[in-house]
Amino acid sequence: MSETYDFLFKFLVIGSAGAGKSCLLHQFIENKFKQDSNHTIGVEFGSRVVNVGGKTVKLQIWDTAGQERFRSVTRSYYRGAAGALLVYDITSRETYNALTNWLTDARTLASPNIVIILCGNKKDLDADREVTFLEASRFAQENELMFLETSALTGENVEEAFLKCARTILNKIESGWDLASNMVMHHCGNFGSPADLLLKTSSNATVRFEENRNTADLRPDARTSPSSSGCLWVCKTLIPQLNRDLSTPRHIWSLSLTSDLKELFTLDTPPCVSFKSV
Ligand SMILES: Nc1nc2c(ncn2[C@@H]2O[C@H](COP(=O)(O)OP(=O)(O)OP(=O)(O)O)[C@@H](O)[C@H]2O)c(=O)[nH]1
Repeated sequence: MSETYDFLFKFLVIGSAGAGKSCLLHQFIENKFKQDSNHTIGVEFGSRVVNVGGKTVKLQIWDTAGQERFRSVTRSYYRGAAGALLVYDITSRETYNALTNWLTDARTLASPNIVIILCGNKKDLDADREVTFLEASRFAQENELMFLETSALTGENVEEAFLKCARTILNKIESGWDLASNMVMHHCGNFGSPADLLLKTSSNATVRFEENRNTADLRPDARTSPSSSGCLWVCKTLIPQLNRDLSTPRHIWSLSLTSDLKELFTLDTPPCVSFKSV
Protein backbone atom coordinates (compact mmCIF):
# COMPACT_ATOMS: atom_id res chain seq x y z
CA MET A 1 0.00 0.00 0.00
CA SER A 2 1.51 3.33 -0.96
CA GLU A 3 1.67 6.22 1.45
CA THR A 4 2.30 9.79 0.57
CA TYR A 5 4.54 12.04 2.57
CA ASP A 6 6.46 15.26 2.08
CA PHE A 7 9.70 14.11 3.67
CA LEU A 8 11.34 10.95 4.76
CA PHE A 9 13.98 10.97 7.48
CA LYS A 10 16.13 8.08 8.50
CA PHE A 11 16.52 7.94 12.29
CA LEU A 12 18.84 5.89 14.44
CA VAL A 13 18.29 4.79 18.02
CA ILE A 14 21.70 4.26 19.58
CA GLY A 15 23.15 3.74 23.04
CA SER A 16 24.34 1.00 25.37
CA ALA A 17 22.67 -2.37 25.82
CA GLY A 18 19.70 -2.32 28.15
CA ALA A 19 19.15 1.46 27.98
CA GLY A 20 15.67 0.89 26.55
CA LYS A 21 16.12 1.60 22.84
CA SER A 22 13.82 -1.16 21.58
CA CYS A 23 11.19 -0.24 24.16
CA LEU A 24 11.31 3.43 23.10
CA LEU A 25 10.82 2.48 19.47
CA HIS A 26 8.00 0.10 20.36
CA GLN A 27 6.26 2.73 22.49
CA PHE A 28 6.54 5.25 19.64
CA ILE A 29 5.27 2.86 16.96
CA GLU A 30 2.72 0.79 18.90
CA ASN A 31 1.86 3.21 21.68
CA LYS A 32 2.48 0.59 24.36
CA PHE A 33 5.28 -0.79 26.49
CA LYS A 34 7.13 -3.77 25.07
CA GLN A 35 6.98 -6.52 27.68
CA ASP A 36 9.84 -9.04 27.78
CA SER A 37 12.18 -7.06 25.57
CA ASN A 38 15.23 -9.11 24.61
CA HIS A 39 18.61 -7.83 23.49
CA THR A 40 18.47 -6.68 19.90
CA ILE A 41 20.53 -8.75 17.53
CA GLY A 42 22.03 -6.52 14.87
CA VAL A 43 19.39 -4.03 13.80
CA GLU A 44 15.60 -3.80 13.92
CA PHE A 45 13.43 -1.47 11.98
CA GLY A 46 10.19 0.46 12.36
CA SER A 47 8.48 3.34 10.63
CA ARG A 48 5.71 5.80 11.33
CA VAL A 49 4.29 8.77 9.46
CA VAL A 50 3.89 11.87 11.60
CA ASN A 51 2.71 15.40 11.08
CA VAL A 52 5.32 18.02 11.82
CA GLY A 53 4.46 21.69 11.36
CA GLY A 54 1.87 20.91 8.69
CA LYS A 55 4.18 18.58 6.76
CA THR A 56 3.84 14.83 6.54
CA VAL A 57 7.08 13.17 7.53
CA LYS A 58 7.83 9.50 7.38
CA LEU A 59 10.29 8.46 10.06
CA GLN A 60 12.23 5.38 9.13
CA ILE A 61 13.75 4.27 12.40
CA TRP A 62 16.62 1.87 12.90
CA ASP A 63 16.95 0.36 16.35
CA THR A 64 20.52 -0.81 16.77
CA ALA A 65 21.92 -3.41 19.16
CA GLY A 66 23.81 -1.86 22.06
CA GLN A 67 25.99 -4.86 22.78
CA GLU A 68 29.61 -4.39 21.82
CA ARG A 69 29.75 -7.59 19.79
CA PHE A 70 27.27 -6.14 17.28
CA ARG A 71 29.09 -2.85 16.94
CA SER A 72 30.64 -3.59 13.54
CA VAL A 73 27.23 -4.63 12.15
CA THR A 74 25.31 -1.68 13.53
CA ARG A 75 27.92 0.83 12.38
CA SER A 76 27.18 -0.05 8.77
CA TYR A 77 23.62 1.26 9.20
CA TYR A 78 24.55 4.77 10.28
CA ARG A 79 25.06 6.30 6.88
CA GLY A 80 22.36 8.59 5.64
CA ALA A 81 20.72 9.13 9.00
CA ALA A 82 19.26 12.59 9.47
CA GLY A 83 18.46 12.19 13.14
CA ALA A 84 19.27 10.04 16.15
CA LEU A 85 17.99 9.29 19.61
CA LEU A 86 21.05 8.79 21.79
CA VAL A 87 19.78 6.78 24.74
CA TYR A 88 21.15 6.12 28.22
CA ASP A 89 19.48 4.72 31.30
CA ILE A 90 19.20 7.22 34.19
CA THR A 91 19.67 4.31 36.65
CA SER A 92 22.94 3.19 35.04
CA ARG A 93 26.02 5.38 35.12
CA GLU A 94 27.74 2.88 32.86
CA THR A 95 25.32 3.64 30.02
CA TYR A 96 25.84 7.38 30.62
CA ASN A 97 29.63 7.05 30.57
CA ALA A 98 29.46 5.41 27.16
CA LEU A 99 27.68 8.37 25.54
CA THR A 100 30.82 10.02 24.16
CA ASN A 101 31.70 6.92 22.17
CA TRP A 102 28.20 6.66 20.71
CA LEU A 103 28.25 10.34 19.86
CA THR A 104 31.56 10.03 18.04
CA ASP A 105 30.21 7.11 16.03
CA ALA A 106 27.08 9.02 15.05
CA ARG A 107 28.94 12.12 13.94
CA THR A 108 31.64 10.30 12.04
CA LEU A 109 29.63 7.46 10.52
CA ALA A 110 26.31 9.20 9.83
CA SER A 111 27.11 12.86 9.33
CA PRO A 112 28.64 15.71 11.36
CA ASN A 113 25.28 17.47 10.79
CA ILE A 114 23.14 14.71 12.21
CA VAL A 115 20.48 16.08 14.59
CA ILE A 116 20.71 14.24 17.91
CA ILE A 117 18.44 14.19 20.91
CA LEU A 118 19.84 12.77 24.13
CA CYS A 119 17.26 10.64 25.95
CA GLY A 120 17.71 9.81 29.64
CA ASN A 121 15.39 6.80 29.67
CA LYS A 122 13.63 4.99 32.58
CA LYS A 123 12.49 8.28 34.06
CA ASP A 124 9.88 6.27 35.97
CA LEU A 125 12.69 4.75 38.09
CA ASP A 126 13.62 8.02 39.73
CA ALA A 127 14.35 6.36 43.10
CA ASP A 128 17.19 4.35 41.50
CA ARG A 129 18.65 7.26 39.59
CA GLU A 130 22.44 7.35 39.13
CA VAL A 131 22.59 10.30 36.74
CA THR A 132 21.07 13.66 37.62
CA PHE A 133 19.03 15.71 35.19
CA LEU A 134 21.40 18.64 35.62
CA GLU A 135 24.52 16.64 34.84
CA ALA A 136 23.02 15.20 31.66
CA SER A 137 21.64 18.54 30.53
CA ARG A 138 25.14 20.04 30.87
CA PHE A 139 26.55 17.20 28.80
CA ALA A 140 23.86 17.86 26.19
CA GLN A 141 24.64 21.56 26.11
CA GLU A 142 28.38 21.01 25.78
CA ASN A 143 27.84 18.61 22.92
CA GLU A 144 25.08 20.53 21.13
CA LEU A 145 22.41 17.94 21.73
CA MET A 146 18.77 18.37 22.57
CA PHE A 147 17.81 16.63 25.78
CA LEU A 148 14.78 14.98 27.36
CA GLU A 149 14.22 12.41 30.04
CA THR A 150 11.88 9.71 28.80
CA SER A 151 10.06 6.62 29.98
CA ALA A 152 9.32 3.87 27.51
CA LEU A 153 7.27 2.31 30.32
CA THR A 154 4.84 5.18 30.92
CA GLY A 155 5.30 6.75 27.49
CA GLU A 156 6.38 10.07 29.00
CA ASN A 157 8.25 12.23 26.47
CA VAL A 158 8.63 9.39 23.96
CA GLU A 159 6.54 10.99 21.24
CA GLU A 160 8.12 14.34 22.08
CA ALA A 161 11.65 12.98 21.60
CA PHE A 162 11.00 11.73 18.07
CA LEU A 163 8.94 14.76 17.08
CA LYS A 164 11.41 17.27 18.49
CA CYS A 165 14.17 15.70 16.47
CA ALA A 166 12.04 15.63 13.30
CA ARG A 167 10.95 19.24 13.83
CA THR A 168 14.55 20.40 14.15
CA ILE A 169 15.57 18.65 10.93
CA LEU A 170 12.60 20.11 9.09
CA ASN A 171 13.33 23.62 10.38
CA LYS A 172 16.89 23.30 9.20
CA ILE A 173 15.84 22.16 5.75
CA GLU A 174 13.21 24.86 5.43
CA SER A 175 15.59 27.58 6.51
CA GLY A 176 17.85 26.61 3.63
CA TRP A 177 20.14 24.17 5.34
CA ASP A 178 22.03 22.84 2.38
CA LEU A 179 22.40 19.32 3.53
CA ALA A 180 23.96 18.06 0.43
CA SER A 181 26.00 20.56 -1.44
CA ASN A 182 29.02 18.60 -2.58
CA MET A 183 27.54 15.50 -1.21
CA VAL A 184 27.51 12.21 -2.99
CA MET A 185 24.78 9.75 -2.35
CA HIS A 186 26.33 6.40 -2.20
CA HIS A 187 24.77 3.04 -2.08
CA CYS A 188 26.20 -0.36 -1.56
CA GLY A 189 23.52 -2.88 -0.84
CA ASN A 190 20.38 -4.46 -2.06
CA PHE A 191 17.27 -2.60 -3.06
CA GLY A 192 13.81 -4.02 -3.14
CA SER A 193 12.28 -1.69 -5.63
CA PRO A 194 14.01 1.11 -7.51
CA ALA A 195 10.67 2.84 -7.90
CA ASP A 196 11.07 3.96 -4.34
CA LEU A 197 14.07 6.12 -5.02
CA LEU A 198 13.08 9.76 -5.04
CA LEU A 199 15.10 12.90 -4.64
CA LYS A 200 13.79 16.29 -3.79
CA THR A 201 15.98 19.17 -4.82
CA SER A 202 15.69 22.85 -5.51
CA SER A 203 14.48 23.75 -8.97
CA ASN A 204 17.93 24.62 -10.26
CA ALA A 205 19.83 21.64 -8.92
CA THR A 206 21.31 19.11 -11.27
CA VAL A 207 21.83 15.49 -10.45
CA ARG A 208 24.44 13.15 -11.84
CA PHE A 209 24.33 9.41 -11.63
CA GLU A 210 27.61 7.51 -11.65
CA GLU A 211 28.08 3.85 -12.03
CA ASN A 212 31.29 2.01 -12.80
CA ARG A 213 32.84 5.26 -14.00
CA ASN A 214 29.94 5.86 -16.38
CA THR A 215 28.06 9.03 -15.70
CA ALA A 216 24.62 10.19 -16.72
CA ASP A 217 23.21 13.60 -15.95
CA LEU A 218 19.57 13.46 -15.05
CA ARG A 219 17.54 15.47 -17.50
CA PRO A 220 15.90 18.59 -16.08
CA ASP A 221 12.79 17.85 -18.13
CA ALA A 222 12.30 14.63 -16.19
CA ARG A 223 11.55 16.51 -13.01
CA THR A 224 8.08 17.02 -11.79
CA SER A 225 7.11 20.67 -11.54
CA PRO A 226 8.65 22.54 -8.63
CA SER A 227 6.53 22.50 -5.55
CA SER A 228 6.88 24.41 -2.32
CA SER A 229 9.28 21.80 -1.06
CA GLY A 230 11.33 21.56 -4.23
CA CYS A 231 11.61 19.41 -7.31
CA LEU A 232 11.02 15.76 -7.26
CA TRP A 233 13.29 13.49 -9.25
CA VAL A 234 11.98 10.05 -9.85
CA CYS A 235 15.07 8.12 -10.68
CA LYS A 236 13.43 4.98 -11.89
CA THR A 237 12.01 6.75 -14.89
CA LEU A 238 15.17 8.70 -15.51
CA ILE A 239 17.82 6.06 -15.54
CA PRO A 240 17.02 2.69 -17.01
CA GLN A 241 20.14 1.19 -15.44
CA LEU A 242 18.65 1.73 -12.02
CA ASN A 243 15.94 -0.78 -12.69
CA ARG A 244 18.48 -3.42 -13.42
CA ASP A 245 21.25 -2.70 -11.04
CA LEU A 246 19.76 -1.54 -7.82
CA SER A 247 18.58 -4.99 -6.96
CA THR A 248 22.07 -6.43 -7.28
CA PRO A 249 23.62 -7.03 -3.89
CA ARG A 250 26.64 -4.90 -3.13
CA HIS A 251 26.31 -2.94 -6.31
CA ILE A 252 27.91 0.44 -5.85
CA TRP A 253 26.68 3.60 -7.41
CA SER A 254 26.48 7.22 -6.48
CA LEU A 255 24.48 10.31 -7.16
CA SER A 256 26.10 13.72 -7.01
CA LEU A 257 24.07 16.82 -6.53
CA THR A 258 25.20 20.26 -7.46
CA SER A 259 23.19 21.92 -4.74
CA ASP A 260 20.20 22.06 -2.49
CA LEU A 261 19.12 18.60 -1.64
CA LYS A 262 15.84 19.12 0.12
CA GLU A 263 15.42 15.57 1.16
CA LEU A 264 18.13 13.29 2.33
CA PHE A 265 16.91 10.08 0.83
CA THR A 266 13.60 8.60 0.06
CA LEU A 267 13.30 4.90 0.02
CA ASP A 268 10.65 2.69 1.44
CA THR A 269 12.58 -0.49 1.63
CA PRO A 270 15.68 -0.90 3.73
CA PRO A 271 18.57 -0.59 3.39
CA CYS A 272 18.02 2.95 2.36
CA VAL A 273 20.10 5.25 0.28
CA SER A 274 22.81 6.90 2.24
CA PHE A 275 25.24 9.65 1.44
CA LYS A 276 28.64 10.91 2.29
CA SER A 277 30.47 14.19 2.01
CA VAL A 278 33.17 14.56 -0.55
N1 LIG B 1 11.26 0.81 34.21
C1 LIG B 1 11.57 0.90 32.93
N2 LIG B 1 12.14 -0.15 32.30
C2 LIG B 1 12.45 -0.02 31.00
C3 LIG B 1 12.20 1.17 30.28
N3 LIG B 1 12.63 1.00 29.02
C4 LIG B 1 13.12 -0.24 28.94
N4 LIG B 1 13.03 -0.86 30.13
C5 LIG B 1 13.50 -2.22 30.45
O1 LIG B 1 14.90 -2.23 30.22
C6 LIG B 1 15.31 -3.48 29.66
C7 LIG B 1 16.05 -3.26 28.35
O2 LIG B 1 15.17 -2.67 27.41
P1 LIG B 1 15.45 -2.77 25.81
O3 LIG B 1 14.52 -1.83 25.14
O4 LIG B 1 15.45 -4.17 25.36
O5 LIG B 1 16.96 -2.21 25.77
P2 LIG B 1 17.87 -1.93 24.49
O6 LIG B 1 18.55 -0.63 24.72
O7 LIG B 1 17.08 -2.07 23.24
O8 LIG B 1 18.95 -3.12 24.62
P3 LIG B 1 19.83 -3.78 23.43
O9 LIG B 1 18.86 -4.27 22.41
O10 LIG B 1 20.59 -4.90 24.08
O11 LIG B 1 20.75 -2.74 22.92
C8 LIG B 1 14.03 -4.32 29.49
O12 LIG B 1 13.93 -5.18 30.60
C9 LIG B 1 12.90 -3.29 29.55
O13 LIG B 1 11.74 -3.82 30.09
C10 LIG B 1 11.60 2.27 30.98
O14 LIG B 1 11.36 3.36 30.46
N5 LIG B 1 11.32 2.06 32.30
